[in-house]
Amino acid sequence: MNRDQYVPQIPYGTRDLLPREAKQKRTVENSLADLFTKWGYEEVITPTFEYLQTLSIGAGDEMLQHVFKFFDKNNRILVLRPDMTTPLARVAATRLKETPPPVRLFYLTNVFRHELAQAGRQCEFYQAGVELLGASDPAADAEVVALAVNAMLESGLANFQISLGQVEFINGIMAESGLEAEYRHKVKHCMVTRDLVGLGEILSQCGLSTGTQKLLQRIPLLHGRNDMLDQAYHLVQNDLSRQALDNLADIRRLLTGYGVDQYVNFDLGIIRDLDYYTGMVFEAYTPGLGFPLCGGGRYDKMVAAFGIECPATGFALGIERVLLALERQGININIKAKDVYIAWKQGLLSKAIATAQEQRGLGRIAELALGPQTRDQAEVAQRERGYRELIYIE
Ligand SMILES: N[C@@H](Cc1c[nH]c[nH+]1)C(=O)O
Repeated sequence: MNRDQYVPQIPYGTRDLLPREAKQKRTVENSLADLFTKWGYEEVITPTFEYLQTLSIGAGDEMLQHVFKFFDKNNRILVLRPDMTTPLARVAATRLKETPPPVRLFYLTNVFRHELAQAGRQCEFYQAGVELLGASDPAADAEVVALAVNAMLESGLANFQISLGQVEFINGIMAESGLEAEYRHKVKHCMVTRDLVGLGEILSQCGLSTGTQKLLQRIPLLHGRNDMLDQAYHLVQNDLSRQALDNLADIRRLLTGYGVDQYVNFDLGIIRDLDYYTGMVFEAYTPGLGFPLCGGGRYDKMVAAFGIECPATGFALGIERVLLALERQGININIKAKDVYIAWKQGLLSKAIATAQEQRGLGRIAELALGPQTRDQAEVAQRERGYRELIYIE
């Protein structure tokens, strides 16, 4: 191909982050890393790709349908990590298995899922998240939800809600009704996609009693505050669903102590699109964005699949989604301003270098001109390059 005609492209679902965006991303990430550290979480870094065989142990089928696969030299299948929960479950069950629980880990990294790309949702995207491993108490879930609220606030967002659900609520109803696995999967899929029409159609095909059909159709509408939990309690008789509601009430009580009550409500239709969850699940929403900014929940079986019993809970926040929400809501985050442009008259470069180093030593952002400039040229350059101040060495 003629080189002049070739327009270089980047792969579907990827993006270049230019300086302004990269700076915003770094600012949000730095503040989240500080926050997670303050709560006693420690950063871990794992390989960008894993063996498909390893990942399949922890990740469910749903996740595996979206992974990017390739081969190593020995023809073993590799996958780009689709999230960090599965790699961290592997780490917890192997290299950290002697560490006394609970283990608190955090990460800030890119993950990869083959999806329909749109604003705030690319195939390569960035997550900041935590995993709290080795604790099954509601206190662990409450900590993770409270930390998610604090992470949203720390990112600069104020107008958001966290919706708490519990996957065992619907599991209890489906088990009691004797619904076949194939239909359970379809029902859950409709709930995840909030496809109420599809849900009605499936329920009418699977031979359930009218009462159970109506109950399952009501689940996506069961959202609200404490009184909704009471209402739901009276809709079900089975133990699993009732324990799920008790568990949510316990978590809610503990959240009051964190002072984050106003950001949290219940939504029993939240079951998340990943199949490893076993208990409490949650998602954070903000007006004007049709997808969650952050999500997570309890996954008590994943680490066990890697070899050791270890209940766990956690969440991940989508960095690009948060940046998009900030932009749409007109919220400016505090990005470090460019402080000073240092220009110099012919022959004075050494003095200018010393000045630049001095300024940087004071913690200021200082850019040094590479060639001599007149004062007029320096003023133009200062403005064009976005510096608040000019030091002209003459
Ligand atoms: N890995 C999940 C979030 C999560 C972290 N821990 C539990 N859930 C996701 O990518 O959405």
